[in-house]
Formats: sequence, C-alpha cells, structure tokens
Amino acid sequence: MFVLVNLKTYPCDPVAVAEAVRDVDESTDARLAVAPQATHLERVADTGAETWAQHVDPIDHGSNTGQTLAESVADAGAVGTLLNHSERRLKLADIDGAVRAAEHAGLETVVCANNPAQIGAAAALGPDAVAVEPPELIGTGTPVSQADPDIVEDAVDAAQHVDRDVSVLCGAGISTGDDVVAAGDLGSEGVLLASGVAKADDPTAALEDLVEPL
Ligand SMILES: O=C(CO)COP(=O)(O)O
Repeated sequence: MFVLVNLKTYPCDPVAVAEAVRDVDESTDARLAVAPQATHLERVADTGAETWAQHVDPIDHGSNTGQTLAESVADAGAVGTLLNHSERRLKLADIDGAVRAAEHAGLETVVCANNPAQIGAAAALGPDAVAVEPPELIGTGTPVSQADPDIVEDAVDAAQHVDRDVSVLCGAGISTGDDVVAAGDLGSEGVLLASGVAKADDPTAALEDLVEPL
C-alpha cells in the first residue's frame, strides 16, 4: 500500500513529519511519502523522505508569474505531484496539461477526484494513479472506507474500465491502520491522508499505527 501524507497548509513542522515518514518507511513494506507546501519541498526532500508536490501548473518555462513549474518542483527533490486536489481544483484541460507537464519533468502523478464519474475522466488522462476523495468527508476523521465504501469500489471499477494501468488511491478521514486495511479490501492500492498525521501530537506514532497491520 502507498501512504501519501498531504501536509496542506497545516501548521506542522514539515521536516519533523518528513523525518517520521522516512523512519517509518524503513520499518514497513508499505511505501510512504509526504507532500509539503511548495516552499518546503527542498528541506523535506533533504531528509530522505519520498517527497511529493501538492500541485503543479500546466505550464512550461516562461512568463507565468506566481505559478508552479513542474521542473522546479523536480529540482527541489520532489518525485511526484498531486493534481486537482479538492482544495486546488483545475479545469479538465488544465489537469491534462498539468499531467503532461509533470510527466515531462519526470514526476509521478496522482489526479484527485470527488467521485467515480470524475475518476473515470481522470484515468482517461493517463496519470500514474487517481485518488477518490469525497470532499464532505475530508478532515472529518470519518474514513471514506467506512462511511462510503461503495464510492471506493465504484472508483476502482471506473478507473479499471478506462485504463487498468492506473492505480486507485482513496482518501478522506483515514487515520488508522484499520482504515488503510479497509481501503485495501475495497480495491484501493493506497491512501491519501492529511489531518491524521499533520495534526497528530506524535506523527511517528500516527504513521506507525497506519502501517502496523500491513
Ligand atoms: O484531503 C485529504 C488528503 O489530500 C484528506 O484529508 P484528511 O485526511 O484530513 O481527511
């Protein structure tokens, strides 16, 4: 299972969380990664933790003030990027452009979507993975795998119908090892989570709990 921790703009210490991700990754068969804010990418990558961006724009080098260039994110040490997170929605054409920009920079891609229909559309753009995250469950602590298992199974079906090479992650409210196991039982190859680790008093303990049953 892939456990991708999105730090959003939570007021946590990104380096401390990254060190926890690195250390717990070494103790488990699961794959762990962390997605800090763009300004923290380099410091986080320097810890040795697998580092992801939260977003890149569908642009090339040039006159794009204030935008995030995939090559710069890769230069900072990121190996992948989230795209179209529910808190950073893009138009379809821009998701397509951002997937191409990320691929060009050598970044792995996870395109987020709200529901199975959007997952099918996202999978058709050929990212490495898609992630279904019902927005109403994000940050609630109620795991999608328990509150809405059908959405995960339907997302897996929708993605496989379009492209069997696109893996499916799920997210929203995931915070325990049982949640991760339930996500896997529903056909998900990983989880995308935030508050369960970023807001934890002890991120190492939170991560250990997440991977303990794997
Ligand atoms: O948006 C999310 C991950 O990208 C999910 O957030 P929570 O884990 O806080 O529900």
